[in-house]
Amino acid sequence: MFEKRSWIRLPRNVVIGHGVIEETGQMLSELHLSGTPLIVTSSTPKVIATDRVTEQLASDPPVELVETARFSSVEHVIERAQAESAGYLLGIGGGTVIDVAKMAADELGVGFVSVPTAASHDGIVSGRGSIPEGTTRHSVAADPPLGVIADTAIIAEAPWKYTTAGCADIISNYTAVRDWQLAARLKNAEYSEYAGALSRMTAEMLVGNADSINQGLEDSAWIVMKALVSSGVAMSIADSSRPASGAEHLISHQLDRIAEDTALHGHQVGVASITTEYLHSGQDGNWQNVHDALSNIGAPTTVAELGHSAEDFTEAMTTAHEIRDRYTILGNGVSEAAAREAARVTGVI
Ligand SMILES: NC(=O)C1=CN([C@@H]2O[C@H](COP(=O)(O)OP(=O)(O)OC[C@H]3O[C@@H](n4cnc5c(N)ncnc54)[C@H](OP(=O)(O)O)[C@@H]3O)[C@@H](O)[C@H]2O)C=CC1
Ligand SMILES: O=C(CO)COP(=O)(O)O
Ligand SMILES: [Zn+2]
Repeated sequence: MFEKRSWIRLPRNVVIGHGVIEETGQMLSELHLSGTPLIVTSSTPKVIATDRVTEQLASDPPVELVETARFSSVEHVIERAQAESAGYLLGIGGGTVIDVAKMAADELGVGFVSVPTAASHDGIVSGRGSIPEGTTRHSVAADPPLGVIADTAIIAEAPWKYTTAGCADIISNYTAVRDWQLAARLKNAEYSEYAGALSRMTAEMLVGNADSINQGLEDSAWIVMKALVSSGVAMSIADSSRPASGAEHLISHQLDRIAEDTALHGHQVGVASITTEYLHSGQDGNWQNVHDALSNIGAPTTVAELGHSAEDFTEAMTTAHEIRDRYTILGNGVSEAAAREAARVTGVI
């Protein structure tokens, strides 16, 4: 009997461009979202973006401020949405706000629209939510946003570090796909040629456009947002974060456990991918290309730039294989000496 099946969940409308926040009302009606939304946001996006959205709505919606990516925040949003009889949720802000709103909407079974105000990683458009629980840091499946409104004028004004973090998250797709292919070969993991090729092509296009990614240029926000959407689609096709998350993400998740809130997600996965590329291809392999791609767009390439210690990075590398059932180049664990050597040769420590 033929047993293959695939169920691809994607956003229905994705609007990217200068001033598109003014088209939020139109998108909401095209999505047939009814009732009053609950707006989920944080301090800065509330000032720069929220009023511009509420002005387009028939009634003044309630606003819930989120500070941390915690299940308690998700619970507060759920309670507030129930108390206000919200018809759907609008998340306006960075990755934390969007994750919390996405997870709450998923739990409530209502629609969710993502209005990212910073292009910091591909979770802002994907069907994945990432809230730390116990020792778990990686993302889990959640309903993707029905719509995404990414105003490049707003995103271009966000601190530059968020844009370089978004670029680094995309550059890490190279090693993520390599890990996925390795797992397919060694462990018979299910591999999608379409998702793998799309993820890799997304990284290639971003790196190919690196000369146009510069602070102060709205074109940078455009290029990065397109890449984040494309990476999100790759994850939707795979129904997994596999196309965009390999050993470099495992190492980053461990760093978040060891020394929380030290560096941005995208910056951590970028630095870690230099070392995992070295593990894949050796001293004369492609790690220098990964390093140069990060360096060209101004993302960190060393542990010191991240604010982590060499010891913490080594510990993350040697323990990362334990945190998830996802086979990567880390195999059943790399030794401390091997981890140090990989980080030393590549100049990461
Ligand atoms: N779902 C997924 O697949 C993934 C989820 N994640 C998760 O995402 C979270 C990190 O998200 P990230 O976006 O990096 O950071 P955060 O959302 O934690 O922080 C973003 C910060 O940027 C500020 N900000 C947002 N937009 C603007 C703007 N336009 N101008 C000025 N400041 C702005 C916010 O300010 P203020 O606080 O003042 O409002 C906030 O402090 C983590 O919890 C991580 O685990 C990471 C990767 C993938
Ligand atoms: O960050 C992600 C993809 O870029 C999601 O990956 P995880 O599933 O490892 O959290
Ligand atoms: Zn990521």
